[in-house]
Amino acid sequence: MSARNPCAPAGISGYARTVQDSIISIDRLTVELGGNPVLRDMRLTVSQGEIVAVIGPNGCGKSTLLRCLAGLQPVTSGEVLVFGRPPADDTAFWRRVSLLGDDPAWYPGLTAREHLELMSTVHARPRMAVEAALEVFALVERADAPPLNLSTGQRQRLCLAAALLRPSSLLLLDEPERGLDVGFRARLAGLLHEYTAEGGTVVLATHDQDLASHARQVSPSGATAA
Ligand SMILES: Nc1ncnc2c1ncn2[C@@H]1O[C@H](COP(=O)(O)OP(=O)(O)OP(=O)(O)O)[C@@H](O)[C@H]1O
Repeated sequence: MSARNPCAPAGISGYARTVQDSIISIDRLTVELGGNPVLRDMRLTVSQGEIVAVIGPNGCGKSTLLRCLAGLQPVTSGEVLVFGRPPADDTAFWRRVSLLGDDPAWYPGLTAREHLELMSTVHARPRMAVEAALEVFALVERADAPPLNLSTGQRQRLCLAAALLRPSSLLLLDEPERGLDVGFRARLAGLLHEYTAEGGTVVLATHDQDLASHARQVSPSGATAA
């Protein structure tokens, strides 16, 4: 799906047009951690409706890139724009962006269902009803258990359910396949396609080749993925 803006002013430069029409625009991004360059001069543009898989070996900078997109990682140099602006840790940004990181937090004493009910209550238009989410993410039988009493894969499915239940325009997923069995990994690809069919955009870091095969694949170390 193209996000070309028919209202773009005539004569706008190529780069400015790319930035304007993109959900994500990264230009010459460099990030140093502990004095070492993790990302170097990276460029990437992502259009509305795309699924982009960030792939590569352990330590190549996939999570770092996701954190830059979420505004959680200061950049050393270069530019990161999400929805045309640098990511900002504010309500306006997080109302459009749903992040599945590698360090979920839980509310003590709340069950899996109650975590989803909380998510559903605070967002005006959840993408799915809580009971439907429990079905889709195969959590019905464990709905009354607290997250810490779930298996690793069940906990990951709860994280995914929460990330996909709330309304958003951009989904950032760091290794969503973590702990999932083969059957659910295959279903996950379908859920991501449903999300983009509704107009959303997905960037995921993954080691799962099947999942990546559904996406445009980019590497943090590869120069240009635009
Ligand atoms: N706080 C830090 N200080 C210094 N170096 C760091 C820090 N955090 C991460 N790194 C290094 O930055 C590099 C990129 O890490 P990152 O987590 O982005 O890799 P990744 O591609 O997501 O890896 P994996 O596939 O193992 O999840 C690694 O070499 C890591 O050791």
